[in-house]
Amino acid sequence: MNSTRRGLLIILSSPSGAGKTTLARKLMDWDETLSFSVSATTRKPRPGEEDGVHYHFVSEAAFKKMVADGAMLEHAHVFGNFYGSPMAPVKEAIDAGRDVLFDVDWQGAEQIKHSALRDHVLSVFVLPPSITELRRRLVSRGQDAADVIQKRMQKSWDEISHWHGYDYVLVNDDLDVTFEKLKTIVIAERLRQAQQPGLFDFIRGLQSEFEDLE
Ligand SMILES: Nc1nc2c(ncn2[C@@H]2O[C@H](COP(=O)(O)OP(=O)(O)O)[C@@H](O)[C@H]2O)c(=O)[nH]1
Ligand SMILES: Nc1ncnc2c1ncn2[C@@H]1O[C@H](COP(=O)(O)OP(=O)(O)O)[C@@H](O)[C@H]1O
Repeated sequence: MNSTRRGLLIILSSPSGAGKTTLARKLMDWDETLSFSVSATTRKPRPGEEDGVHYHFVSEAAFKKMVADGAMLEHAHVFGNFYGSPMAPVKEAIDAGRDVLFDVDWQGAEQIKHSALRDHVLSVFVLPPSITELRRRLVSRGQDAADVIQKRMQKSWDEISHWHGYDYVLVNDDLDVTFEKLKTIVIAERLRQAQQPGLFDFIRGLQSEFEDLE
């Protein structure tokens, strides 16, 4: 068993508006050791979104170059824009034992689950309590024009139809309740045998203590 812990790749996916960004931000506030995978995107920034913090806002040419250079762990075309997760910061974080949080669509989740890092993936799908509420949240977020909201609503079933490929599924009705469940999932995953460095050494210590008793 390896004595240093390799970080988890924690994936959150959902149809647009179900609440994954909100949950991701709460998770980052809860655990400052978590590292957020800042995606590159060709989408325009929304008010309040900072380059390098929420996304790396890049041109299509720059995005395609990153893909051609093999610098992306995964990438996809979503709602008419390109999105991708740069590999280098992810590798750096997990090699240092830090868990990395991803906000990616189902295509990104699939690619990560089939990558060389697949043994370290924890995937969580977030559902809205209803499609009516999904629309209400997209409208009340107040970030997208009516035609963009329409496009996202139309694509929501595509995203939802991939729910079964995830380790966990959460219905995000009450935000606080959902967040508690998400924290519970992360805490439990970190307690898996494979996530506990030094467990073998600890048990060997118990064994020699036990043998000394005889
Ligand atoms: N595959 C992939 N999807 C991403 C990435 N970053 C964001 N997305 C997904 O792209 C979709 C649109 O994201 P965004 O424009 O921020 O809208 P929002 O989900 O409505 O807040 C969502 O499903 C995100 O999870 C990425 O790096 N890779
Ligand atoms: N459980 C919830 N109950 C009510 N509103 C929510 C809940 N979760 C998120 N929201 C709100 O819904 C909107 C969409 O959430 P957001 O996190 O941006 O979704 P996503 O990242 O999945 O597109 C935001 O205005 C957010 O504050």
